[in-house]
Amino acid sequence: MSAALLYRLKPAVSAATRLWSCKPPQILPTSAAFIHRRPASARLYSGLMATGAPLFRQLFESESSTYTYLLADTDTKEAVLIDPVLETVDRDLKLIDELGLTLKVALNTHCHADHITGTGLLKKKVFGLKSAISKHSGATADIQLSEGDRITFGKHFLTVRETPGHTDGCLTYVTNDERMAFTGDALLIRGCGRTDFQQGSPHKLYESVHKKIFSLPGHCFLYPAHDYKGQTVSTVDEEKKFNPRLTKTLDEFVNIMNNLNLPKPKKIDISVPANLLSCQREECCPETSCTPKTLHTDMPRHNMETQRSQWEPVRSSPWIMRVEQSPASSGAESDTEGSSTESERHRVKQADRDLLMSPSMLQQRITELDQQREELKIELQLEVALLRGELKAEQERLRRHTDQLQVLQEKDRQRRSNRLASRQKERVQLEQQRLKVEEMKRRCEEMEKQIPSQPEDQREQLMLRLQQEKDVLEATVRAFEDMEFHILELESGVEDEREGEDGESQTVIEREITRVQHTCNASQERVQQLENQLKEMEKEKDKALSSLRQEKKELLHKSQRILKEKKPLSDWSNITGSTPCVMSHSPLTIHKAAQESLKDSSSLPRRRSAHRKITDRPLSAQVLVRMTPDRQTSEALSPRLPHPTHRLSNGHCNGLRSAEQSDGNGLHTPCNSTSTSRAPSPQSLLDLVEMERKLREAKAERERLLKEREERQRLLAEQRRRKEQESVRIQTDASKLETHAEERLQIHSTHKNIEQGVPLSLTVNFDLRAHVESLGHNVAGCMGVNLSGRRCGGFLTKRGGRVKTWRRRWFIFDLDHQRLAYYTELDEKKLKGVIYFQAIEEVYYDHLRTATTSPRPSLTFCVKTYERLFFLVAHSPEAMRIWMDVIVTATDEHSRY
Ligand SMILES: N[C@@H](CCC(=O)N[C@@H](CSS)C(=O)NCC(=O)O)C(=O)O
Repeated sequence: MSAALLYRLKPAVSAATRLWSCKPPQILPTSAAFIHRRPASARLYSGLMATGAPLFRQLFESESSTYTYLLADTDTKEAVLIDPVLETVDRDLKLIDELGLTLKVALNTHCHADHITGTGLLKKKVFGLKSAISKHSGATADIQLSEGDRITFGKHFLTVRETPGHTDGCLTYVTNDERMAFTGDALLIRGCGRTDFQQGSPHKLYESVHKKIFSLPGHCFLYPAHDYKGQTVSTVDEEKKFNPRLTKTLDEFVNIMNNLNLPKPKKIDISVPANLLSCQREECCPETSCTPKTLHTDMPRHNMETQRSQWEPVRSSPWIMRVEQSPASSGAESDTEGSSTESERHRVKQADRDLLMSPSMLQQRITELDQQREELKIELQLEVALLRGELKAEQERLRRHTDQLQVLQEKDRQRRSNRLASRQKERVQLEQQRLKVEEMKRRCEEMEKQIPSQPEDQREQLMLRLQQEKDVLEATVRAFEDMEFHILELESGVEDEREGEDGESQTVIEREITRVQHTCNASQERVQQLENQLKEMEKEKDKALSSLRQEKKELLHKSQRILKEKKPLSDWSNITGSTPCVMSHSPLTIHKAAQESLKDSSSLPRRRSAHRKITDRPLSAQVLVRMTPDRQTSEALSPRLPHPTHRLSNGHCNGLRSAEQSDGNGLHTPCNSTSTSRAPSPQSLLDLVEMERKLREAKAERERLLKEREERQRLLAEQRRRKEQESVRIQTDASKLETHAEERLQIHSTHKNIEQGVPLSLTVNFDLRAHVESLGHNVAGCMGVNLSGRRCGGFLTKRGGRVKTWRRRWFIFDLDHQRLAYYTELDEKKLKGVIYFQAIEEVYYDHLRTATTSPRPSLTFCVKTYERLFFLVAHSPEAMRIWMDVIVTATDEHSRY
């Protein structure tokens, strides 16, 4: 099985397969796993490969009327997303997560003019995701596509057909069975993309559609990038018959297209620049493979592997990574994540080393700086565009919440004023009732007064009437009292809990208002935060760019100085016929032989004879050697330069040995004191000492970690031994025989797996909590870390990949899904990123590298994946130790110790 295939299958592989492919990234260039070119003859095979249709979803973004398409292999779960939109990235990711898919590639049919693509944001959120777009689009992306390329997901693939016309970089993606084609804006349902901007050409479009789309089988379903009328799908046959533009002759078509008179897309001015960057490449990561990645995308694909392998040693040794890079490399210097103080310090040291470089190295470094600046600019611009997108989405959310709040408040106001009106009406009625009662009382009193003065025969009748009046009065008084009590009740608020006319209680509305108000406040805060971040980002962008500009300026200056300084040297050597031995103070630097520098520096004055003379001489004379206390270190520091002793043969300088003898402190002394051209500056010597001290510290730290690991290993072995003893004891108990046989099997399989080098996390019966407890952690006593047999959850503060802000995230280490995922909140609704176990290489304490930026330097640790470094901060020392021991179970390395 080829390495490429293995890597592609990784997410679904069994433990055994994983054994074969435990270091896939070292084998494969990033894009090669998903795309390969094929000869035209290979077409014959398409259609035969697929068994069963891929999973397919059509998703819609209503603001720009854009369709996003999700395709996946139902077996391997590998997925691709076509034309994602910035605003709907979270929706798409939620669906992908719900369907248990692994998003591999985000494709664009072209550089859109009406909306910002979601590719950039997706790449930030989905670890390892690759972006792809046409190589003719002018946009940056991990994969630059052209005619005939294939994007593979599981057993399916999409074939690329170039369909220019709407833009130069328009692509149509066709499924391997030619049952579906994703036409982008080349062909819309009963229409087509406009041709009046972005290199649009009606002639090209007409040809593209007729040759590349109408040549597909008639039943082939066509899925466009937009529809403005609610249509979702068409077929080749339908469009051939009914497309009002493309059924016409070429001339008629051109005429139609040139007279569409459509208004410009509203967002064209921000979308196009953002999209030219948004499919951008991998995140830069200084400690891993920033430079190779950058090279990958810029170089022909067949070169990728060679370039990467050149960098492998650098990646495998985190302790010496920063000093190990040769001055000419751009790894550490391109650190967009490192703290500014750190990079500043580094820059100064770098500048010192630059002083000792040859002009050609300086030139190379300057070119690299230019490249870095360009890349950084693109990255930062993208970051700004993404932040703007996020800000806009948040502002939109805030607007919606504010509207909702206003509606609720209006409703509340209405309800209150209705209530007030009805209270007043009731009060008036009560007053009327009161007057009525008083009037009735008065009447009764008058009657009572009249009765004694009435004749005997009428008195009886009057008394009867009086009694009747009194009865009515009594009833009226009762009604009045009831009414009065009811009003008092209403006024004291007892009624509030009762249902209102529209079925909603006042308290419910008030609660709702409070809730929405709360959401509004949170949204407002977030908007404020984003605005600040945006400002900071802009500042950071200017700072980073100006720092690179400054570095370049300094280098240019130094390069001129060096050229000037080298001139007298070469002149001198021409006169004496020998080159002087010059003292160097850098452990990293071995000066190039004189003829090399002459060759490199075209500006140096040279005489024909002088040049010949120098090349006749042995190479050793100008070699500068500075012995470090540890020779191995010295070698490690300058791995790509030839060893100095190879050059030491000239009589002027008696080689390494004599140099060592001549200077007890390890510095080479000049062979001829009069020929010393440059003495080490005290600052550089201090830097050197500092560098050596750091190396020693790093070594000691490594020793300590190894010991710690051994100790852990010992505890683990002890635990295992105890388990075995226990299982033997239990064996004797016949009633529990079955259970324990199973347990033994489990222990056995764990041992077997460990022996075979399978990461612990892959063993089926692995109990994460038991394992962590066996390492001596008090899991129950560690607040904020929720550890079970298969999962570990808790808040960690994570440093952003490009924007170096530290954010609290909810992390889930999940054995069943074989991934470390992080979310905005513990409700696990908003997935922010995923690190698959197979990508994790190492977990280690940060050793205060982020001391100046981390919110808690002493609680900061690193998770190193093959592509980048994640800096994480725990809330307590115990939590940090637990998290490190949890995550390390996902590494291959863990199984070996
Ligand atoms: N009103 C929309 C833009 C509408 C538009 O121009 N659509 C483009 C595709 S997106 S660049 C198009 O080609 N339309 C062809 C047609 O016939 O409608 C906005 O403001 O975003």
